[in-house]
Amino acid sequence: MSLVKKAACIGGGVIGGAWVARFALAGIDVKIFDPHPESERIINEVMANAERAYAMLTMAPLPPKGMLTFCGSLAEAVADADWVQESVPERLDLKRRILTEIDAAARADALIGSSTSGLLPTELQAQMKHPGRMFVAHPYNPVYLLPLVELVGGKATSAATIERAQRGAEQIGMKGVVIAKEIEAFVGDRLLEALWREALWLVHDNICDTETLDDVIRYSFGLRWAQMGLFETYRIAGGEAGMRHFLAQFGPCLKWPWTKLTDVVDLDDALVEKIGTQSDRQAAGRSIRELERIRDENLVGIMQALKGGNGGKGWGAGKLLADFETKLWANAGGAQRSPDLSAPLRLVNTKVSAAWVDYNGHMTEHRYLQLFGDTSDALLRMIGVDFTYVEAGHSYYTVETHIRHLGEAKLGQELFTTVQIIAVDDIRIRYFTKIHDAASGKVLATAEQLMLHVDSNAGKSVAAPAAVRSKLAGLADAHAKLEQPDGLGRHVGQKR
Ligand SMILES: NC(=O)C1=CN([C@@H]2O[C@H](COP(=O)(O)OP(=O)(O)OC[C@H]3O[C@@H](n4cnc5c(N)ncnc54)[C@H](O)[C@@H]3O)[C@@H](O)[C@H]2O)C=CC1
Ligand SMILES: C[N+](C)(C)CC(=O)CC(=O)[O-]
Repeated sequence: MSLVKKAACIGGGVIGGAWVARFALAGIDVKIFDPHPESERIINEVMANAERAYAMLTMAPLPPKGMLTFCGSLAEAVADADWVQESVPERLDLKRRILTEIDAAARADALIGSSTSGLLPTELQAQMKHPGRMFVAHPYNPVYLLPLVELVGGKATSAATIERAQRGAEQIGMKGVVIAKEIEAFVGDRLLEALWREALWLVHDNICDTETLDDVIRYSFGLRWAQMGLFETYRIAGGEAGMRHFLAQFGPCLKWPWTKLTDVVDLDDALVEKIGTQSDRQAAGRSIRELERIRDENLVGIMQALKGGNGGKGWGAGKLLADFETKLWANAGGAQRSPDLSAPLRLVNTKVSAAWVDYNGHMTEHRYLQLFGDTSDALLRMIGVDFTYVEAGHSYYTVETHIRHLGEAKLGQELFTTVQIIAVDDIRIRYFTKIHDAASGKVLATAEQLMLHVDSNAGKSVAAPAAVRSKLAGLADAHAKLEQPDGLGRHVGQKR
């Protein structure tokens, strides 16, 4: 049973808009209140970017998108919400007033989260009548892709609230990390501010410009941080002796010290202009929305790579994504309960993600195989071979594949797949899959494949159970009436 069915977002700027996308793409209806005259346009643009990113991020069946409602008042927006997320500008007086208004209008059991980057929850909840349900839910930009949310309770926040917030975060694919004690800027922004302050000094002192500084991060430790963070990275840097050796070797420089962390650079007009000019040069005319799309493509690529990490089990944010997808597949049940049998089965809809494109500027070979594999998985789920079935010790393994490439698929192109069953027996399924361009229906690639039913523990093929065979037989009988697909039985080098 889902904890959050309805959400309300108060404030729909950079962060509020992305919270809207995070909730809506997890199937949750969202009501929004933001007095900005262009709030609806801005949020719709963020939604478009988020949907584009999700289409590249996962092939798991997302739930139907939640409905967005733009409300004329805060009270209307929060009235029936299970989770209210406040994302108004970072001012204590404003946030306190808004949270007090939410407190008065929300349901008694609603969770009330604040996106504040650094204000203490105890101070934020000071004027609320029911502060036990209020907490900080500090996300990272873009909220719809970066899965971390720091959960911080104030003095009045109940333990049950934090526990429910963690469950709610999990429902929307996020990792809710509970911060043990409230402290200004929590954990992430403490670290980021330290780095930011030092970076401003380096630019101020003409040690480097903004582009050089960003290069230093993105070509080196930025890559390390995405997958292992700080402590585990430094443990490895200590060599075989690990963390203790690392501390012994690099501990003393902390006292020299190397940094200027205690001084605050004066952000006077000259420095603001200098950084602004260097940053404009770096952006090379790209708009913020363009930069957001590039950022999103890169983040998707990183998360997909991490999903394949740790020997395919997934690592860090990639493991979280894999676990979320497992739930999405499980919730989707046997997709297409009564499929249309008068045509090949339409099984997977997707878009070509940036991570799938090669140096020729089109979808690279192994992604075709991935898409054929995902289609096989969808077919198997349809005949009852789902996660529970596989965990119980049986599955189907692919033993033969013949792929033909007939057209190109470019970045962002929408695709769908269809499957025709060619022949089945107690053990085998021979089937023919096509990848189509979604706009024209044109066939871009085909695969003829053979799968065997196996006892995974014994590592050998065995007859499938009667229930699976009967579902397969129904599909095979219906598909026997269809015309044989063009290219069936072809082999490499065959004359056309
Ligand atoms: N921008 C960032 O990178 C991050 C920001 N945050 C936090 O999120 C919160 C919002 O920041 P941003 O989205 O960046 O700011 P923003 O300026 O982009 O958005 C604030 C929104 O609040 C709206 N607003 C102002 N008064 C309002 C009211 N009375 N009722 C409803 N809406 C109102 C504005 O019209 C605007 O759309 C802040 O607390 C910030 O610290 C958290 C994580 C990252
Ligand atoms: C700059 N910031 C303090 C608003 C940043 C954050 O709060 C988190 C982020 O996304 O970097």
